[in-house]
Amino acid sequence: MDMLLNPLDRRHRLRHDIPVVPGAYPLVGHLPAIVCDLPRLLRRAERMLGSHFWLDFGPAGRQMTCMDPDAFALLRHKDMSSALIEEIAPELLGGTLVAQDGGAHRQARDAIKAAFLPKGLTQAGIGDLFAPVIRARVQAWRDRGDVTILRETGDLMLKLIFSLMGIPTQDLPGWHRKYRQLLQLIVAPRIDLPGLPLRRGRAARDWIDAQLRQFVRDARAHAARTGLINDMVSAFDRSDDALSDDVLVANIRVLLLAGHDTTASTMAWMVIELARQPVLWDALVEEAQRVGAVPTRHADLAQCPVAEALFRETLRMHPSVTLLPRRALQELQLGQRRIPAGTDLCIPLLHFSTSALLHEAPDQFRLERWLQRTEPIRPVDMLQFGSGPHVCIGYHLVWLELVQFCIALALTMHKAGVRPRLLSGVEKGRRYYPTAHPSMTIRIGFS
Ligand code: HEM
Repeated sequence: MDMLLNPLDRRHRLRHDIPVVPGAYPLVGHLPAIVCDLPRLLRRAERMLGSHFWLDFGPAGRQMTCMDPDAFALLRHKDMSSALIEEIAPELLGGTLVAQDGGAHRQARDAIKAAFLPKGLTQAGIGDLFAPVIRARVQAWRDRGDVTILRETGDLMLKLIFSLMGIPTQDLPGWHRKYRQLLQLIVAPRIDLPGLPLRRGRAARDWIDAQLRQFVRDARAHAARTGLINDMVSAFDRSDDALSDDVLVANIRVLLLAGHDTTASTMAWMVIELARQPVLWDALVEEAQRVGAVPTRHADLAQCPVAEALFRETLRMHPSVTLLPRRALQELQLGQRRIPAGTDLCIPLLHFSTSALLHEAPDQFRLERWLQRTEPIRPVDMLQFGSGPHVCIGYHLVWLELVQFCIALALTMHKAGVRPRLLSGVEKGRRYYPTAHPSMTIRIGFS
């Protein structure tokens, strides 16, 4: 076997009549292959075993994975629960809206969702807040001549989400490092020893939470300040069954994570695609020169169709959330199979995002599929953001910040007579789980 699978586990086994993918390791199951080689693992499992199979997520147990596009509709199904998410990473996601269902979920979501809709973003002047920060960052890249792209986009996105929340931005590389360690809690074997990912992840969580508690105290002390953190604190303090500060802090922690990690990855992929496909860069520069300035309101985004197509196509080819876990509360039919109540499921967004059943020439990066479309965007066209009650809150924000970024990058670099160039290989070092991102070491030059 050439993939990161256990060569000693060759048995063909069934669970509830559905095949288990061979090659699991003790303790970590298929995680090494899921993290480093997910597209190939999914393709091989489908070829060998058909559309339904069990993947072993190590400490998170086995999840029945279904490659049939019907599985995407499960995200809207009333008998699907997100409680499994809390079991997968209790220290990271316990008590947060991501892992809740029904009324509790609605209450937590209602406290923040309006701020992320186009109206809320415009009223809070988020586009005006972001534009100078983005411009300054790409100007620094131009001056330096080359950058390690994922580190840079990670810092930039953290800075943007902090400013949206109304939190002071200090030591961004430190926050970035802590969040990376925190994410490891999703895949860490449950062995609590010094130096191992579980211990490091918990320490990172404690560090982050201590800072967030201080921000919450500051928000209470200065209730008149603006910023989402103040709105969240007031909404939580006003709620009937006053939620504890632990829940408030956990939700802020998850919002900061959701608000930077996925977008930083998408932004890095955008720059990589622009660097390796000169025609994309030329089309973007032409658009940027036509609009002449970084857009700041949602209403202005319609003037930047190339930048929007870049955002959608980059995310389609490189979705940053690849798999979503759910639990079936009732028995249900999925494709040709009956799934018993209580089954843990994995919805492979990565597979649907690049599936020939949903997209023509799915392996080709084509802006035209967005530029030439005449119908409105459907849920399946933005499946990278999930669907149903937990659909991503940040969709409009991501759209705004990525279009702003594209235009700022093109204007700045074109004015200096330079363009992005790839200085390292792209395939090695890619990761697909817990979130997907290009290699940490990819360098981009501007010359
Ligand atoms: C490219 C960027 C992004 C991608 C691909 C993405 C993807 C997703 C996906 C797939 C989900 C669904 C999770 C589930 O159903 O279990 C989700 C949920 C969520 N996202 Fe995003 N996201 C992005 C950016 C953002 C940003 C910028 C924010 C906010 C600042 C954000 C906030 C959230 C929140 C709070 C949830 C949980 C919603 C809930 O459980 O009700 N995301 N995101």
